[in-house]
Amino acid sequence: MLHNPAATKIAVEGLHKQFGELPVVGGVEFNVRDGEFVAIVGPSGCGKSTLLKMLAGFEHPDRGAVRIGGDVVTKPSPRAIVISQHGAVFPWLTVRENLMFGLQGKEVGDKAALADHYAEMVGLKGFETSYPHQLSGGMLKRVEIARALVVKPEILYMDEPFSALDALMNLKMRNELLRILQEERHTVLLITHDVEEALYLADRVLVLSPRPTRIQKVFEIAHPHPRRVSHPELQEMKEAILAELGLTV
Ligand SMILES: Nc1ncnc2c1ncn2[C@@H]1O[C@H](COP(=O)(O)OP(=O)(O)OP(=O)(O)O)[C@@H](O)[C@H]1O
Repeated sequence: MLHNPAATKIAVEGLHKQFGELPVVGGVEFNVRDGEFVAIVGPSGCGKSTLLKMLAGFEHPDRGAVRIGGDVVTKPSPRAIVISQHGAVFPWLTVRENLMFGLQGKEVGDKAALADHYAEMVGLKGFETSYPHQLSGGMLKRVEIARALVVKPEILYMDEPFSALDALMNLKMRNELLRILQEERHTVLLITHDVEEALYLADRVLVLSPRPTRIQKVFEIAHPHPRRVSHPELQEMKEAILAELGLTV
């Protein structure tokens, strides 16, 4: 798909959501440009997952709308895939079969070739016929990323995708993600608890307020990749974000 970085890919318009008496999302508005990487951080329990579920069409807003390329989102669609910390790899299928699973209307040989292409892209060449129990946590995460990419979504929604990994693998997967995005640019929206992860990866960081959540502050990050989070400007931004979250260091 051709890229038009000036174009708005996701438009989030006045989203409100309440569960019973509990207002959770209180008027969230923002746009994401085509090919942009936006990270969202917010206090615990502020409504991040609820917001993401509305963006991806799994929850309906009480008010407001989400548009992808101008079309209102009413249900989950293959245009936007969610990668979460829980994972969605089928244990009884091999890596190749897992990747072929979401591909419809193609010859088996074409599906297998496409699956193997994405397995290689995420560094799983040689493991196409392995089963999930034969893989490490990091490798499983790669299968999930490949499973999302193979259907060629316009948007990747990531909800704490690496938080179940150990610290070293978490750092490694950040770099893998950047490498993959260089090969195949997607629009990405990442929800994370980890301010450094947001600073390392994103073009823009949105800080959410406590519940009912709204956008409290926006930080633009113009630094080229690869970034050093220890860079004084990024450290300054980290402190400013933590202060927004009420976590002054
Ligand atoms: N389906 C639901 N029914 C009722 N209440 C819900 C539902 N989903 C979420 N909530 C409530 O909405 C609030 C926000 O939850 P949500 O999971 O969106 O927050 P979060 O910011 O993602 O949390 P965390 O930081 O713990 O990941 C919580 O108080 C939660 O109990």
